[in-house]
Amino acid sequence: MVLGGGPAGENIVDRTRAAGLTTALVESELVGGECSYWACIPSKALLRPVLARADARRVPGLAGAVGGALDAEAVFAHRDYWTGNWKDDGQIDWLDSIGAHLYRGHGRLYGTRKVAVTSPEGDHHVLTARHAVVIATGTRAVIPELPGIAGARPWTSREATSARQAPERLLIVGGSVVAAEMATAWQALGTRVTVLVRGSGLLPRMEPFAGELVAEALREAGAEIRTDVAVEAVVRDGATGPVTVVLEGGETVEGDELLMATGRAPRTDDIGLDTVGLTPGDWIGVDDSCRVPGHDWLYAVGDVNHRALLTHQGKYQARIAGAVIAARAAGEEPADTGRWGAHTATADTAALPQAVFTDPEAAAVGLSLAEAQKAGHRVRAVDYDLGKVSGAGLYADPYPGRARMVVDLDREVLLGATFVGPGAAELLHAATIAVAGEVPISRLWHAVPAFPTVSEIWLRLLEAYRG
Ligand SMILES: Cc1cc2nc3c(=O)[nH]c(=O)nc-3n(C[C@H](O)[C@H](O)[C@H](O)COP(=O)(O)OP(=O)(O)OC[C@H]3O[C@@H](n4cnc5c(N)ncnc54)[C@H](O)[C@@H]3O)c2cc1C
Ligand SMILES: NC(=O)c1ccc[n+]([C@@H]2O[C@H](COP(=O)([O-])OP(=O)(O)OC[C@H]3O[C@@H](n4cnc5c(N)ncnc54)[C@H](O)[C@@H]3O)[C@@H](O)[C@H]2O)c1
Repeated sequence: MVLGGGPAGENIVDRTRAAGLTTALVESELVGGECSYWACIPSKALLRPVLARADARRVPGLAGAVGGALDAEAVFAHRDYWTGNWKDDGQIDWLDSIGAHLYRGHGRLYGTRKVAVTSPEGDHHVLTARHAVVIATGTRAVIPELPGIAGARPWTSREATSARQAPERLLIVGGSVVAAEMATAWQALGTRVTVLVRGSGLLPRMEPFAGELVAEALREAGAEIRTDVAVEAVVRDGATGPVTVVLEGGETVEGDELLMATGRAPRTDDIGLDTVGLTPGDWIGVDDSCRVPGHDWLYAVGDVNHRALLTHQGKYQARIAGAVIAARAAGEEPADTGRWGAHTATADTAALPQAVFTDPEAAAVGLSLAEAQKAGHRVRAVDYDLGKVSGAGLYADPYPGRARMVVDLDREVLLGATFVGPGAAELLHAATIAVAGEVPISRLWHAVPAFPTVSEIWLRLLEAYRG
């Protein structure tokens, strides 16, 4: 039994069906989850034309042809297409094709191996799993409790990815990934964006140069990025009037819409956690096989376990947990539980990749320099100006970018790598393979990047390391 049909839930269904188990999915909204309708997919559909135009504007001979405004209607139509117009027919066809059962409705645990489903019509079923129940209910946006916030009707990521009109002025509170990506999208779609960051810069979980380069580009595009500011209250003027944010110290900033990009909370407050001795509203702690300690039949995958709030990582966890459930259902104890074993989600902590679709793109895997030092590794960071690589200069002129690799000096393998630059997201997987494969620097030396590609950054980083 799988509770929640986002990317993590869907992949558990897929893996357990492939192993020959009977699988049922309970979904209260749309099969495909937050990612398909209000997160990854619509945001990237909005951003693709933005980034393609920004890249083209950096190509001599082409720049003049793409100087105009984006066709916002066409961009929204492209986004609507990619969300299936917020219908999940395609996903339902897929569930049918693999013989999985779908229960539409709100699911709650109801004691050991039991799930109660309340259908939209109010019918109530209790289903009992033979082998396992997997919770994959994801997260919702957190809106801080500020004076006036409810009356201000702020946008969350849902409105920011599904809006059909560009507001004249958009205030964004937060400085992390949602804030940076949505500032990039809406500023390019014609909105005047102001980002209010309580920290010292954008993208705080990445190497500092990532946020610096993205902030610089956003400012060049006309957005205002204000750092080290604290929001104290919010006021909306009537039903449709402008919204005013009051900052610490009394200064006010006005906009037409307000996006609170202030993080996520687990959707666990009403899923019956109390019936199995867990606390409603908490993230669900799991071991490296994604099983909930103390409950041999209960698993949690995806955002809800708080290991890594990314679609690809939830899907990876589902593949691992699916293999574990299949092994146990076959009467075997999952044996491959060592580091990088088939029953252990090692990459969550050792090789976690993320691509941020800002202009320039920012992509990182593994540990940043600060994280590696904090973890006690003896490391050296090697930096290189990506714009100095021939392939990058040919790709865009100027090419705003920078790369860093973090080398473990004791084992001479990569612990992490970061690339910032146009198209940099596509540089990431080579680094992910190097980090997950623990490929020695001496062997990377023989992985020759083709000339003249942006990937020659690898050669420059290795040459800089070897001196
Ligand atoms: C704006 C934005 C952009 C993002 N972009 C990216 C990106 O580019 N790349 C990336 O890797 N990640 C991205 N993320 C993160 C990504 O969306 C999440 O990591 C991913 O959606 C998590 O998948 P999940 O299956 O765990 O949960 P979700 O996608 O949240 O799905 C959970 C599902 O469970 C259902 N559900 C919840 N409670 C119940 C219940 N009681 N009964 C039945 N069903 C229930 C929900 O309706 C939902 O369908 C983005 C996030 C945001 C907010
Ligand atoms: N391309 C991608 O991979 C992608 C894109 C978007 C989101 N995501 C994922 O989705 C998750 C959610 O992203 P997010 O950016 O919403 O959350 P986040 O948790 O990454 O960041 C929230 C930010 O809001 C700030 N904040 C919190 N309360 C605040 C307040 N009261 N005032 C001012 N600032 C406040 C925090 O300091 C933090 O920097 C993340 O894990 C992210 O990695 C991934």
